[in-house]
Amino acid sequence: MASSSDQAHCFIIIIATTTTLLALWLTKKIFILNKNPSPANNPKLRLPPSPPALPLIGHIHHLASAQPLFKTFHALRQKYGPLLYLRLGSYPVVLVSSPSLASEIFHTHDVSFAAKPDSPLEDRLLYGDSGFVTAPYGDYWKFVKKLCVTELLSTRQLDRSRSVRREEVERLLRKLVAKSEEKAAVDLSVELMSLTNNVTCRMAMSTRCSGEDNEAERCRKLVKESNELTAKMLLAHMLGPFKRVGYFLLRRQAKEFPARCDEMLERILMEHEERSASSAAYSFDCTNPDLMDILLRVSKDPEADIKVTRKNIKAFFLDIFIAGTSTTADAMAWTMAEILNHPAIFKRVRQEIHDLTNGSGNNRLVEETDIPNLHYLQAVVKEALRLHPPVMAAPRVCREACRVGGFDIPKGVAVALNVYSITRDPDVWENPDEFSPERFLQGMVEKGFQANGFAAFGGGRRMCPGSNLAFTVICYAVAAMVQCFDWKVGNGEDGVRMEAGLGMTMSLAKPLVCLPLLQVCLDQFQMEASSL
Ligand code: HEM
Repeated sequence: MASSSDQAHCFIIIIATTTTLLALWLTKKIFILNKNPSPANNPKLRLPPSPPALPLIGHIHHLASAQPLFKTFHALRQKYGPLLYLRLGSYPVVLVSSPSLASEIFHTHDVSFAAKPDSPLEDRLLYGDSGFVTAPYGDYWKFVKKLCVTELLSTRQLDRSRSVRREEVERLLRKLVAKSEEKAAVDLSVELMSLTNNVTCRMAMSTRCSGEDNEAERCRKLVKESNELTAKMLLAHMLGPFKRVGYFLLRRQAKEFPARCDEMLERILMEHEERSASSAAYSFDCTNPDLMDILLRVSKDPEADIKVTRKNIKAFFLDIFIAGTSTTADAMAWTMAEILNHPAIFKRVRQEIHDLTNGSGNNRLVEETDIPNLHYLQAVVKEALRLHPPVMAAPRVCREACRVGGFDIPKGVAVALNVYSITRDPDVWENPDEFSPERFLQGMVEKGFQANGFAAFGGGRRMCPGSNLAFTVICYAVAAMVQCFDWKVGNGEDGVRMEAGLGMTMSLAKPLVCLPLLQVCLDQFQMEASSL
């Protein structure tokens, strides 16, 4: 056991080291960094207003709070206005919180804001900016965006992959039927994550990630861990000169997590390579290539205009997986939670489905192709996305100095689009905190869907390319769950608690646990009894 004098000795060493580090950093700031003064020191610039700042840490103390980050951003917007210049340690960030200012970023200055901030996970920790979501704006990003949109997310591809989504939604229903028969509650958050895992993996890489329950849980944890690690690394990144200390503290997690992701992706890549090799050693006549096959072909083609490395491929699929799974699952969970808390809305959604699927005494299970005719259901999903946007802040970087809202935004400054405040702006949305799907049935909203504040999928050229897929999956799965089951929430609680957890994405704070009560005979939906 350490003696008290040892402890005092340690304490003195820590204080001395910290003081030395601070002194070194200050010296560097004064004598070196002053050659590149921060935008805030340039009197010629008219920067957006700033809340009160502290020396060294700038505005970090405004973000240090026990509430979720989106609430902190929202509180800043309400107290100080829709355009704020913040200094987080040594990093300037502009917080944009109104629909009209977001429209300037997404539309007027789309190209100037088409870049993403550097990945806080640094190259050596994960795949850096080799993927899609954080790829610098340029030829590689244009190539992957085009490939992703045409080969995965176009209307034609979504039509072709419809059977995948149907199988996965029916698989979910069978699981819920089994739970209903056992009279056992189900953790819908887990099941919905498993659904989106499988849909994304099967569509993009022809593989099911969540075949077994344990694996589904592993995948869910992987995405959750990725979000948490990103949040922690971002915090470390903000420490400026001390970021290495932050990285050092996170080193074990930051080493283990990418290794596990890499192992999973390597396995899938090798399966694709083996399959291709056994068919015709990368001849270009493979009949039904998925996105991974296509990228592998490009990577092996010496004539290809764009050089695609193995690391690029793994980073791309990890990005698609992380961007597309928890976001869609969270949105579904929020939608179900709102529906369960509003019995009249639940009834109206079910009635709309019933009217469409019960023709001439013939009942059938709702299908994805019914969605365009389920207007009220669509309104419910849009309203849930508006109130609970899973991505609460879309980050961008200013590539060329420009003016937004009459203020200067210097080149290189990061911009955070405060999606939560934008989608609750009282100038655009009447009673913005109320869940009212009816507003989406009135023409007013459709008129200005983008410009007027529906920023759940971002905007401009870096807007989410998966919005159609996500919207379709959410509508389809929610419709099937409402059509087939009545639901009893959790442990006799009075409705679902609509609280969001901490973290980078907006998920329900507590798992959505409910008891499904089968309310229709699934035989009439031609689902095989043997597979129930
Ligand atoms: C409810 C579900 C989803 C939500 C709320 C959502 C939201 C977003 C947002 C806000 C952005 C940033 C946009 C911007 O900066 O303007 C984004 C980017 C992105 N999303 Fe989604 N997303 C969802 C589902 C999906 C799905 C299903 C996929 C693909 C399978 C996907 C793939 C991507 C990709 C690749 C990017 C990066 C695009 C780029 O940097 O050019 N997302 N998403």
